[in-house]
Amino acid sequence: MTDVSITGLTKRFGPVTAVRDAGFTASPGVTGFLGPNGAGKTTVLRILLGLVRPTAGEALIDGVRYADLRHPRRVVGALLEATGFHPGRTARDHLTIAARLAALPVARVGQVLDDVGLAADAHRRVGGYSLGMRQRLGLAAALLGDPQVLILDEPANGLDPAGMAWLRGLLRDLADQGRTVIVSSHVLAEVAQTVDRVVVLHAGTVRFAGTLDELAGPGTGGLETAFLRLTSEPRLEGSRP
Ligand SMILES: Nc1ncnc2c1ncn2[C@@H]1O[C@H](COP(=O)(O)OP(=O)(O)OP(=O)(O)O)[C@@H](O)[C@H]1O
Repeated sequence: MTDVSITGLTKRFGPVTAVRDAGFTASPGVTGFLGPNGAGKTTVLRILLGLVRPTAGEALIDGVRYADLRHPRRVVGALLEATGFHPGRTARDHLTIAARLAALPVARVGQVLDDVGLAADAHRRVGGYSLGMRQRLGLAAALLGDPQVLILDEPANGLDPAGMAWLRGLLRDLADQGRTVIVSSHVLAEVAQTVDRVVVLHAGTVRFAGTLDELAGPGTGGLETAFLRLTSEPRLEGSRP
């Protein structure tokens, strides 16, 4: 069982405080990571992945920082932005190179292409892929190391309705396998159908962390109402210059 724990996390970019004393824990299951544009979600996820250094606080995976994991790609898979694929390379080549670079078995490539429904298009150049297909390729790359933890920043971006339904099933399967999945999204109706737990960030501060039922279960106004209530307050003083 692999937990993600964020404690006292603060990140300042010059005069902008992107994340302010944020804390939450994500355990096996799907945790929806919600917040308005600019709330600080991507910054938290990038800190978790060792891509951004926090000003204060910690982001730990299984008790250690990403940088201190012995085999990070076997523990954590990430989808941040589905860009950066070489347009002239096929999906299979892209994943094969990624596997080699991360010292992962190349035999995983066929498996993850199947998992994300790209097997039939694996020989095509990524430059000709639609946005949804690039998202699937990004997910395939995240799954390469068969990781216990998945960090997915807006994976539903660009997916059509069938793709959204497929993603929902994939996230459920990953959770049922005991993995810890953190997924950011702005599509609340989708989130309401997919996640077990919710973290709501606003102006860099955690406004709610708990189960979906606690926030938006029967007898409440639903997820959108709760989200708007939690994120309607003005930014805290000092979060901007
Ligand atoms: N490298 C950076 N330099 C300066 N400011 C940054 C940097 N990265 C993020 N920020 C600022 O930090 C704040 C939080 O941004 P972040 O991208 O984490 O939000 P987000 O919740 O992911 O937003 P969105 O939903 O729009 O993707 C914003 O004010 C943003 O402009």
